[in-house]
Amino acid sequence: MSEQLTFAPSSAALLEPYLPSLHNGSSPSPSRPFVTLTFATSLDSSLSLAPGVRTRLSGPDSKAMTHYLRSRHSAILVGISTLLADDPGLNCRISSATSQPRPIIIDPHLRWKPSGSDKVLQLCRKGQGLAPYVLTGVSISDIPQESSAVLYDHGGKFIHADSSAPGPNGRSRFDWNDILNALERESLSSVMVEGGAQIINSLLEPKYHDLVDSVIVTIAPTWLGQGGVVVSPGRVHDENGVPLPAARLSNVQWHPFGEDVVLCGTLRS
Ligand SMILES: NC(=O)C1=CN([C@@H]2O[C@H](COP(=O)(O)OP(=O)(O)OC[C@H]3O[C@@H](n4cnc5c(N)ncnc54)[C@H](OP(=O)(O)O)[C@@H]3O)[C@@H](O)[C@H]2O)C=CC1
Ligand SMILES: Nc1nc(O)c(N)c(N[C@@H]2O[C@H](COP(=O)(O)O)[C@@H](O)[C@H]2O)n1
Repeated sequence: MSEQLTFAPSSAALLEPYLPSLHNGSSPSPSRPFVTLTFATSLDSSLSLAPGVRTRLSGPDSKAMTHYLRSRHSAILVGISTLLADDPGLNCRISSATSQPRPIIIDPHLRWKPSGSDKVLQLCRKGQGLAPYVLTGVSISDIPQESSAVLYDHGGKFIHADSSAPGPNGRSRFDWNDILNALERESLSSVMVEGGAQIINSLLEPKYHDLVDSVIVTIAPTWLGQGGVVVSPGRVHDENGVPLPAARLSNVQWHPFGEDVVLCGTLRS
């Protein structure tokens, strides 16, 4: 029996100011999707105990909240390391949900070899979720035929995007404008960016703040300890080299959900 979650309308109402409109689902800018940055963190800013270790942070109430968010966005985006580490479902398990988000996998160097045993594809076959769209820097003609076939048979696909922006460790990256343009071309009007840390840290670079429409973070009352996968965007300096805060939220609200607290805010002033 698959998991069935419920989320009270009174709780949903608390989140409404931070969500894409129920009527048109779009962002304040008609040319790109509405972007919600959302993740669960420990008190020491960790998403997981270590790279590759799936770690439960959300309690039952905030987990239901996250699934409600999944019901309110057309797409859910994760980095390739999250997909490989967690084998996530990336579907919405609210019993009354009428739609499922499209999983978007950021895989610039094509590290994923889709297989029918991947959870996201199993759920798709059961009619409980959608197959992923994989954004890659690899040319479509260079993608192994078996990979394309598995994804395509489930209703997913690979999408090529330019990945020449410089990233850490000499690995090339996508520019977030290009990611959002690719989603817009697929008629995806809203996206929740779930993680992991590299994805979030890159989206929190100051040049992308205007692309983020809302931030909804679950904070769990636990310290995971050193060695965790940490959300901490790159250092920002003023013109004299003095360090500045990297980012700060406005329009902040805090809502308790069980033992967790959910922080809502906006990055734009
Ligand atoms: N608590 C929570 O809410 C969540 C927890 N997690 C946890 O996070 C961990 C994974 O996080 P992390 O290791 O940081 O990995 P990510 O999931 O962020 O994936 C990192 C990889 O994604 C690609 N990537 C990231 N940013 C970009 C970009 N801007 N452009 C192009 N490619 C990009 C790179 O691939 P390449 O190296 O191939 O270039 C990079 O190595 C897991 O343990 C997972 O459980 C994940 C999501 C939510
Ligand atoms: N909101 C939230 N709370 C946690 O405690 C988490 N570990 C995560 N992780 C994210 O959710 C994905 C798992 O999704 P499924 O339950 O398998 O559908 C995982 O890959 C992370 O993106 N999120």
